[in-house]
Amino acid sequence: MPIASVNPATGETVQTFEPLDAAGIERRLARAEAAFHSYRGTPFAARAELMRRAADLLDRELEAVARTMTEEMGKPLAASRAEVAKCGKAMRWYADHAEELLADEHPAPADVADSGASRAFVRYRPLGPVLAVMPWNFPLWQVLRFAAPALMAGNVGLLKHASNVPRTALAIEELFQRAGFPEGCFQTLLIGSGAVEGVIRDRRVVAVTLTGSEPAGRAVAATAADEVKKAVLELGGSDPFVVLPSADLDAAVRTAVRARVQNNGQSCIAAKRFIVHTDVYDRFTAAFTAAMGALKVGDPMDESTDVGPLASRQGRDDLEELVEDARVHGARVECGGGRPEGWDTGWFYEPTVLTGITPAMRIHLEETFGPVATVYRVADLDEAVAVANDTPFGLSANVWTTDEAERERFVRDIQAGGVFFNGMTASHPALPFGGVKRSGFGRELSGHGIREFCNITTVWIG
Ligand SMILES: O=CCCC(=O)O
Repeated sequence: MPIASVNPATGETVQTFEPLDAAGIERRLARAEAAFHSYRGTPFAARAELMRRAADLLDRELEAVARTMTEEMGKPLAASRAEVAKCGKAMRWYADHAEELLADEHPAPADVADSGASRAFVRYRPLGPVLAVMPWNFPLWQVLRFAAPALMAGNVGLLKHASNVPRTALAIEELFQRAGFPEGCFQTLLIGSGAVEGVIRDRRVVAVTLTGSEPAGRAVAATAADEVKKAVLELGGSDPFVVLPSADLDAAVRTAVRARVQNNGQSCIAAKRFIVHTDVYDRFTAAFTAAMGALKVGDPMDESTDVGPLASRQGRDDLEELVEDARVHGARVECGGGRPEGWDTGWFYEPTVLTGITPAMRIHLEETFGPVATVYRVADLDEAVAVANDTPFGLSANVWTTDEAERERFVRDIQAGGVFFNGMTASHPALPFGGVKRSGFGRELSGHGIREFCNITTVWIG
């Protein structure tokens, strides 16, 4: 795919970029290595000051950055603004907490003595230049939630962003430069995916983190494994949204709609499979279908738009195929199910609700990356848990119930990296984020995220 900023609402190419040649990549890798040698020794307070300055700049330029994102990948402008604000918050959170999260750890005195030491402790030291391979769906947030902890830990970052968000990628590099981070601390590599393997194999790159598709994750992790380098993967998700009889049904319906269509339906943690107890199935499905069908699809720059275009023609075509396959195999289309009238220029798709899903349909196991919901009827709690877990993915889950025993059942048995009760899954700087099964491994955010790219060093003194 060429590196190009194409407006998904119009199909118009806004700007194209020449990928870096071998010499350009080499210059940036050399700069990253040199930067790490000095930056790793900077005190936390100095890093925090730079990070806060970058967050202040971002706050001041929120509107411009938000408009660039909407123009590059089509999310409604209000969602872009919220994303920029969330990044500033996470940057400040790590500026405030990194030192305490990475403080030396002291084992119990009896254990120290038992190891034969007079003193022993654990120190979290930075690793070096880390490559981040990032997706277009949250073009700022996905990068900043890597960059803020990585830079606060004393690492330096190299970004290979998705090829359709180059303007956002360059804006992030400039942001850190203008905040005063030393040259080479954070660099964008405008490269195609074919050049990623060489960068991972370069001796100066010590680790890689990827958020994106399963095939991309598999390729990146395989190269990293071959080089014996650390990898963190945050891949797809097909999160269940379980509604049990004790749920506040109005609130569940309102949240279900937001959880499905956030980011035009293109979020790994969007709720995708709605699993509803038979006692409330009819009421939930009717209200959910009505609310999905009433959403306004249109220009993402228009403040009244609920759902903008999908980010690419390929994404829209893939979604269309999944729905078609379900329809052919007997699914009922409760609302939507096609391209909206009057929006022929961009890559729009109607908010869609499908029922009557069976395992014969591709959509039963594949991720729907767009505003398409599947609804399942279940007879009891056991079946709800079984259907929720009947997916190759394991990112997060949403469960609506006020019954403590039902909650405990999900905490015990759900195969996912998170479970959110009576609400929708959302990332937060203080809470770990990541999955199990084909959703990947490792964690981002919180103390777990910042420690992923540290050399956990044992210090033993005899
Ligand atoms: O696409 C997944 C990330 C979404 C988020 O962190 O809010």
